Amino acid sequence: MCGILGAVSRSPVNQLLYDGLLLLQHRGQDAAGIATAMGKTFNMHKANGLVRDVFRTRNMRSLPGFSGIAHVRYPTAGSASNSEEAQPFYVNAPFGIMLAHNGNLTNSEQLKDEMFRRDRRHINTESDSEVLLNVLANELQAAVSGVTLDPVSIFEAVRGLHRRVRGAYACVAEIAGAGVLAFRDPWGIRPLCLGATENEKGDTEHMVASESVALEGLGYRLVRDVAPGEAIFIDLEGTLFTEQCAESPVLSPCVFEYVYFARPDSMIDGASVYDARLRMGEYLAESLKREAWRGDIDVVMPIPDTSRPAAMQLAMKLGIQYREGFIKNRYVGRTFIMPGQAVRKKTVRQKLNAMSVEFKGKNVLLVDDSIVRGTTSREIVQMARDSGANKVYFASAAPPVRFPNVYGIDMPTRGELIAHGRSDDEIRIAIGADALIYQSIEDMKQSVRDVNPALRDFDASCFDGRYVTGDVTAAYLDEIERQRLAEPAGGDEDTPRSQMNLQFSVARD
Ligand SMILES: O=P(O)(O)OC[C@H]1O[C@H](OP(=O)(O)OP(=O)(O)O)[C@H](O)[C@@H]1O
Ligand SMILES: NC(=O)CC[C@H](N)C(=O)O
Ligand SMILES: [Mg+2]
Repeated sequence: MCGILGAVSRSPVNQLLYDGLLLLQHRGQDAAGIATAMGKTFNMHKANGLVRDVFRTRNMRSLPGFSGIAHVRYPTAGSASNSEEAQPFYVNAPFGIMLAHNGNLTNSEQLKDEMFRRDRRHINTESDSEVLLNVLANELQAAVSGVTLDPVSIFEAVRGLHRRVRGAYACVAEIAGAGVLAFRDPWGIRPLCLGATENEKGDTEHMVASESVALEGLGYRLVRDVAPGEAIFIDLEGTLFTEQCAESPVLSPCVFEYVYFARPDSMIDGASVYDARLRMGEYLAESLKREAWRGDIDVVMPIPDTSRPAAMQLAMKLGIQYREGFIKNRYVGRTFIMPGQAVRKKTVRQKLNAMSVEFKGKNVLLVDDSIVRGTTSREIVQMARDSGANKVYFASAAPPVRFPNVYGIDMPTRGELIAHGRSDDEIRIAIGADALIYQSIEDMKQSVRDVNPALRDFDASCFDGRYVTGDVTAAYLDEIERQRLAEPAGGDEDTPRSQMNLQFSVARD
């Protein structure tokens, strides 16, 4: 997942965007970038690393301007170590455009090929986001006559982009001399919301962000979510233009945002993430009541951080004590989104420490929001045993992750998913627990629907194998897998993130 921001203001936006990125850091820890526009001049600074490490005072000084976009990266295409793939991306024609993207394209290789053969455009990295920017540039070139840009032509370009691009994309772009454009794919897979605030003169200023937590933290109010397929354009005067640019948009937000990715204090598509997690805990408690071993549980414990609301509510519903047995080192980032399995495994133990006093002789129910590769659960169950637990039970607030995600989450090949090809009991054995319970797919979806009944459908592909964009075939998934396995031995330690982006070689005739 990545985090994106875009703003047009009457005052410099560099600090605003920096502060916003800090609020979105949980969405990407590998690279960060800010681009601003001063008149027709673009300024940009991007590099690998956490936001606080990427930007020094001198970098901030080099980012003057009253409008801009920003990005934190968690790669799904290309590699985490390639700083050339940090975002925003820039293209100089037409007009000059910079773009930041959250999501993952499922037809980027085909588009890349088209870019070369049809549009004579060069793509210099393995990033699908660079491809996306070039499609936008191409469509803008076709939509505009003359040298004056207007919202009508910009929206026409987004319409053209929707026709060509497949997959998940929530984007912000700055067009030189024009303003900030934001758009969301026709399924609204990745989140994007609009905020507003009043400046000292009483004028309204707008900002778009991946999550409402960034808007609120910056003193903006959440106006609404960007609709699937919709484009929003804020010109340099601050005027807001909006238009539906997709032919038949269907809101199907990624359910994994509610399970794990988003901050609990965000609202996504009208549903509070925190409330959805509480509901997940409640539904899980209902299922647990049917298990014979439920009566043996002495304490319920969350695996910090994300599972806390679900674990708390589950304990409350069961009438069992809730205790914090694992303490999280607040200076270690999220492990799931770190590149490389060895570093993820090592980090679990550096990040979480078990307090023996809470475990000695007790039957503990450990609750996590999800089990993906099983890196966390394997380590944690062992740590609970090492700390003297009698029985170690495990509950997952999400169903088993059995299918790859191709829409912006690095869940690449089926073989890496602990639930793939295993029954629940085989998973239990693999993580070393005495019992294991999973949320059902329907209860997970219903948890979010309870919070916003208007949400009918979701992208839940990693749980149910149904890919809403309709273009993800078994052959596509096989090819991803084949490429992942073909990567150099031990490559996982670096950053083999090409799996989401089929790397068919482009024949240059
Ligand atoms: O089965 P796995 O592959 O280990 O992935 C699942 C785990 O990864 C995440 O935690 P993470 O440490 O990333 O973040 P958190 O502190 O927000 O819970 C998630 O909350 C699970 O604990
Ligand atoms: N997680 C994401 O949103 C990734 C964005 C883009 N596909 C990249 O790899 O950089
Ligand atoms: Mg976790």
